Amino acid sequence: MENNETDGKGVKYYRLSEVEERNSFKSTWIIINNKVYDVTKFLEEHPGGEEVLREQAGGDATESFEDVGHSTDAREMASSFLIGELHPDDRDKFVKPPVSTSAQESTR
Ligand code: HEM
Repeated sequence: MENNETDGKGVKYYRLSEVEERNSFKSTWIIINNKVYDVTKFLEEHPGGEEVLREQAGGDATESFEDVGHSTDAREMASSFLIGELHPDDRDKFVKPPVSTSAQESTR
């Protein structure tokens, strides 16, 4: 809101390696849709529990985040923990190309 997160300016980019280091309770960062969130202070308040966040710490939590079907409220809440974005060069590492080939694992 007062933070211009997608303006193209004022966006801080983090390398994947930097994010990966923030995987402790001292500092917990997660990636959702190529955005980097510092949820350190949120751990205890997360309605879904701190453990699930810890499990994703330092890595990409997009899938788990979406799987839960977080509310609009939750998404707005997330934006208050936004600290930057994943460096464009590191995004490919997460983008899973839509290979809808043979029967992959069925959704369960
Ligand atoms: C910044 C990131 C996140 C925020 C702000 C957030 C916020 C919330 C909020 C507000 C709820 C309550 C239900 C709702 O409003 O949808 C919730 C529930 C939940 N969250 Fe998150 N969440 C985040 C990330 C995650 C991640 C990465 C996971 C999984 C690894 C996760 C797992 C869950 C689960 C399992 C629940 C359901 C708890 C229940 O219904 O008992 N959340 N979250």
